Amino acid sequence: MAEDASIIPTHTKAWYYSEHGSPGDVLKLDPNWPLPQQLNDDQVLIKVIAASINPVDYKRMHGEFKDTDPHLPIVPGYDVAGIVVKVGGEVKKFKVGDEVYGDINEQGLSNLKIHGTLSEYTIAEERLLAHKPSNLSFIEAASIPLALETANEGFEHAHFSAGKSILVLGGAGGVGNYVIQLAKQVYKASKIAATASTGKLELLRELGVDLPIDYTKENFEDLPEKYDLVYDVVGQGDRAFKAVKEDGKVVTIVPPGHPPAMFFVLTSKGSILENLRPYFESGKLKPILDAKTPVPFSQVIEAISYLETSRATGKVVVYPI
Ligand SMILES: NC(=O)C1=CN([C@@H]2O[C@H](COP(=O)(O)OP(=O)(O)OC[C@H]3O[C@@H](n4cnc5c(N)ncnc54)[C@H](OP(=O)(O)O)[C@@H]3O)[C@@H](O)[C@H]2O)C=CC1
Ligand SMILES: CC[C@H]1OC(C)=C(O)C1=O
Repeated sequence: MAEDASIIPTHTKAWYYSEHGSPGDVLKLDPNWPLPQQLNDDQVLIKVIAASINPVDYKRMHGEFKDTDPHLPIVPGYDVAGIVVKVGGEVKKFKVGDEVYGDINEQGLSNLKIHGTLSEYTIAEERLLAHKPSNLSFIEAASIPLALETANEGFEHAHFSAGKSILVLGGAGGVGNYVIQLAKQVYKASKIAATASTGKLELLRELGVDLPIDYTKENFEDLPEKYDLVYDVVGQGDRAFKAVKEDGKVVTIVPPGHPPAMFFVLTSKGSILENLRPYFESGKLKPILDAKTPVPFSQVIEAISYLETSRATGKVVVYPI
């Protein structure tokens, strides 16, 4: 049986969509959305304090992954930072009152939860969550999980090692900025190059990029330097092979991927957040938030529509909920 130390509401405020389309057409706010009342033994119920949005939210809303999606209606949202209000009977890591964060969908595109994080409450397995670092706000913490865990997983797939060079295609976004930060602070790359538009080149330098490339003025593949790893987060896996060393690798996170580039969909793990906690606590890794962050709960449609422009710098976070 779950330990229940507080009265849990039967209904909650939540954004949902019951048909596919653009956020402005299909996303609705329900003040009385039914909240699942049963927790599995390994799950916790979280009072959502902040939730960040990701491109997968608008892609699924448009039906891009409808073949693998759960049946509609769906409450969107993967990333959460909040407070534990109920724990399942087998939960060991967390107790009521703990401040936690994580990506609530273990597989990025399969076995997805119907009830996401754009709600006052959400549910996740304890293995997907970590204790929120005390030096990060809930807004900052909510911005981290999916983007950081994706960025990190690409280095694992590439078997990246210290002293190798990397070119990041798309360095200024949610995932790209962490690819740069991880390359610099964790994986100790010998040289980091990254692409962005003119106004974002200084951010790339601040994050640790040695060679910022303005893609509005030059093509990365026309430059002489080649790299041990080209990490594509914008969907240029085909062009990437012109910039990789003969024995180098290309990793991409944008479908369909271009073999032999390695395409992957992230697996959410609280252990990644725990392992990287010291980097956040020391300031070596830092959440990059778009200027529009925080966006109030009432403006989720505007927030997702903005993210859909693919111009966000860092992460867009919804707060307060
Ligand atoms: N496979 C997986 O597991 C995952 C896949 N993804 C996918 O990865 C992609 C990136 O996700 P995310 O980082 O959250 O997206 P964002 O919306 O945060 O990316 C926005 C950024 O992309 C940059 N950008 C857009 N076009 C280009 C370009 N041609 N060259 C360089 N930079 C560009 C923009 O910079 P500027 O304004 O300078 O162009 C902007 O700062 C999405 O398609 C997403 O669906 C994300 C997470 C997991
Ligand atoms: C988290 C889902 C991720 O997987 C694919 C293929 C994307 O485009 C995503 O955003």
